[in-house]
Amino acid sequence: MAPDAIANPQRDYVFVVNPTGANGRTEQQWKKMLPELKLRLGKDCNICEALTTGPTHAVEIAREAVRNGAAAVVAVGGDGTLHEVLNGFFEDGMPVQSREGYSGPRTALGLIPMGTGSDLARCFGWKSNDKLEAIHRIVKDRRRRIDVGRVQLPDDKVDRYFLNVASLHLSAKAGHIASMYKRFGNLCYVIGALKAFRSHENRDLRTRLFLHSIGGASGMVIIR
Ligand SMILES: Nc1ncnc2c1ncn2[C@@H]1O[C@H](COP(=O)(O)OP(=O)(O)OP(=O)(O)O)[C@@H](O)[C@H]1O
Repeated sequence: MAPDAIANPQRDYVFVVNPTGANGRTEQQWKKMLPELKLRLGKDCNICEALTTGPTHAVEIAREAVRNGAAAVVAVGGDGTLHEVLNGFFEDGMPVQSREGYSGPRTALGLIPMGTGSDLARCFGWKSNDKLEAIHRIVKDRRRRIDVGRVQLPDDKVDRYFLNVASLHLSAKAGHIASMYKRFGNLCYVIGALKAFRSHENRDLRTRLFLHSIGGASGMVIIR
């Protein structure tokens, strides 16, 4: 995508596609659904397709699209891609603003779940990988407000934003290990959990939740 070439930002729908998601199935599925999407949405909107080239690229694409006043930035992939797109909506602890001269509605964050786990889609009760259902949702343009969590880590200068879940220690380790076994599909989460358990020791964790502090010897902390 060439963000500067965006001519009519109010109607730009930017689809951020992770071609490597779900072991490469995301790219295949995206290609299959694109003609139908163009047919249903293309009359009224500009469909801008942006394929990611590696980790964190989705953050940059989403940030530029929000600055350009896109109507929506839609993550096409799994929870990792969604996470990066969400983080593109923020910079230096603040929501990214669209460039001067555009006063239309704020950019919406959308999702076409095509990942291995797709946890947020499950939270909403959406069927993962149902192309027609996903197109229907996007075309209807049904928007809703949703809470966004912010994580500040002492050693990390950049805040991290999350939607469905943030977890510390055991579950985070299990997720990290699972990411190395995505080639096994959903089995990667079983492998991640078993390997994480094997090397697990409680740690003294201190988590500040809003204005409250929780702490002590912990196996894991999950905020949902
Ligand atoms: N072109 C790319 N090459 C390699 N890695 C990429 C590329 N684009 C994005 N990524 C990374 O791939 C990670 C995982 O992608 P994604 O979440 O879409 O799929 P998944 O892991 O199969 O699904 P889930 O997260 O729902 O289990 C992202 O966090 C992102 O950093």
